[in-house]
Amino acid sequence: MSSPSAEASSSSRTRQPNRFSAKGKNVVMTSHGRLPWYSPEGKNIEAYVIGIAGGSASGKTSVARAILSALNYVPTVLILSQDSFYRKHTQEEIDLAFKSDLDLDHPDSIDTALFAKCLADLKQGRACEIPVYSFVHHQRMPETKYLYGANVIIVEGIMALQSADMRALYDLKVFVNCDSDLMLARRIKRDVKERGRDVDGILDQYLRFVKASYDNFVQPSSKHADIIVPGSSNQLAIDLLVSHIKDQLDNRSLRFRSRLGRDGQSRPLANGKTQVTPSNNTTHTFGDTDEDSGVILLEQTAQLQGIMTILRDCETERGDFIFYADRLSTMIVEKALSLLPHEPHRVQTPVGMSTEGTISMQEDLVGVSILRSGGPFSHGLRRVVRDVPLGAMLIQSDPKTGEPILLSLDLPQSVKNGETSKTVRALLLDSQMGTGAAAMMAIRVLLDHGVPESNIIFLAFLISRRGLTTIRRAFPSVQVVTAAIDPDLYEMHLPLGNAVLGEAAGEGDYSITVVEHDTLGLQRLNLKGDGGDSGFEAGSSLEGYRIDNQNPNQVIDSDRPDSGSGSGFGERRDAGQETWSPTKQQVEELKFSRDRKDSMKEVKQKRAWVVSPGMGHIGDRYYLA
Ligand SMILES: Nc1ncnc2c1ncn2[C@@H]1O[C@H](COP(=O)(O)OP(=O)(O)O)[C@@H](O)[C@H]1O
Ligand SMILES: O=c1ccn([C@@H]2O[C@H](COP(=O)(O)O)[C@@H](O)[C@H]2O)c(=O)[nH]1
Repeated sequence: MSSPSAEASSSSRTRQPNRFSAKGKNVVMTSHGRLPWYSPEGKNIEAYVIGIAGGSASGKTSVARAILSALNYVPTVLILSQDSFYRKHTQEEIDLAFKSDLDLDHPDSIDTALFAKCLADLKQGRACEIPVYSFVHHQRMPETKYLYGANVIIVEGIMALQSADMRALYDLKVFVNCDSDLMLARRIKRDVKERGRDVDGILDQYLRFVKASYDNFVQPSSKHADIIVPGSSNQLAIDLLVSHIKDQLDNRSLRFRSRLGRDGQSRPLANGKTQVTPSNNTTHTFGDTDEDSGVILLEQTAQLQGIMTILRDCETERGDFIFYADRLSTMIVEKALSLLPHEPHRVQTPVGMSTEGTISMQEDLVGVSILRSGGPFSHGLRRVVRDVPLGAMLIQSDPKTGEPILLSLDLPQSVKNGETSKTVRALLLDSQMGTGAAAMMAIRVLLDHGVPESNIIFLAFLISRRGLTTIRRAFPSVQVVTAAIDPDLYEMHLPLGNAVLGEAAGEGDYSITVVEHDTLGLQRLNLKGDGGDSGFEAGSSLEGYRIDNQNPNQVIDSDRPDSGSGSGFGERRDAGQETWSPTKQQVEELKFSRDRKDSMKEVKQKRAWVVSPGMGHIGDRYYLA
């Protein structure tokens, strides 16, 4: 163990840059978005919780931050400090604290009940508002801090192992054991620098309260620890701790979008895609099963069918697509609003007559779009309910695994607030539901914030039968309003992004031939070299893929047996018919693709689930020219 003086001189010589803010001890580290934190049945899987106790300045926060850094591959790791849970003090207590006369080291100085409740909420995946405490003012501040979405929670504090209620919530209990002189020396330095204290006050407080508390409460709580970590020269101990935590987390990892998609019958298609349909699906009509009971399918009028035909048609121009998508979203929103409670309302008409009508209860209504596809819906919603608070969730698929990832969250204030969320009625907006994985994630987020399941209405232009089954099983009280239920779902491996993939040629003359148009407007290209000094010989060829910018949502599957004209897949095109000389930009893209070939080896394709007959990628068709 290093002596205080050795540590003091070494720390002043080699000051390490701190990755995390010194202000406030509650640190949230997020990276890479958040993978599902619940089972395929939609039930939350608990966060992994580590409790770290030890004397004041023993190094608890430093150990917690070292673990947090080492877990940088985990989406959200949170350090929850006991400091936030000091009780609210009266003015008299604050005056005593400034005279170092208030005992802030007794277990009763902590609001353990609130601490345990917040931790239990976060562990269960629920959002939580925690208090903010100021060491400079010795007081709880008026503001609170919103926390949500931790996969790993590290709790640290002198009393972290003291209460049985808290201990019951830990998966791993750690005690940081440090020499008392070293702790005192560190505390003096830290409290002068960071907590606005003077040395006399620090020593008075230490001799009156801190030392006694350590001997009577803190040190004895070490008997509950699973692991004792030294308070200095502890890198090896931290490494062992981290490796243990990583093993525990690996055992909990989830992979389930593929399971959602594959639950039904699947059959490989000639073109390498996989068709998935639920086992009971082939002759299914709406209303056949219990799962349809919570689903409101818009009345299939000729007018609606006309709109759907235009939207499904891959030849529809973007301007028309936007117009009819906006129209459809308005119709679906109107239908959803009819599900809200209404109450009688008497009015005077301009001709002086009194008449009885109804008024829709919309005060607690919010709209939350699942981006990007849910974006078009917000126009429809705003048109019908002008001032409705809107939020958004960005949920994308992991290109390698196809798993949904929550990338960002912007919820209306009434949802974030645990008090008001209980009465919120939420319209969850997405243009289509495929496997149901993104819908499930979005519903889970609302439930985690306290919105009742029966107050959630999911709105979509179309949903797949498979997705509907998934959502109805997981969340039977969520209502679904849609214009169509499509029978099929395909798993596809699509080239990633806009860049052309495949090994590209060097400089020189060559032409590109479209070999195949694929769903979502992808083209399989064949490059033919015309010779010259490029080294790309005449007659040699290579293949790649790119998005057809002229027609980004061409929905054509030439390998599909029933994909002729009128099949809902659009017109069949013969392969190899289009040939053109590439533009300068296309040549650059190809070169870029070649240069990145090595780095793209691992993630060349993304997995995607495509609803059929569907409308293609509705977000792309709406937003991209
Ligand atoms: N292993 C260590 N080696 C050197 N200094 C340390 C070590 N751990 C903590 N310290 C220093 O001791 C002081 C108190 O550490 P901190 O982690 O804030 O303690 P606690 O959270 O237990 O009160 C800080 O200034 C920190 O830089
Ligand atoms: O207003 C306050 C509240 C607490 N303290 C002291 O803080 C330590 C615990 O924090 P560590 O970060 O674990 O050191 C405790 O010993 C209290 O005496 C304070 O000085 N003022």
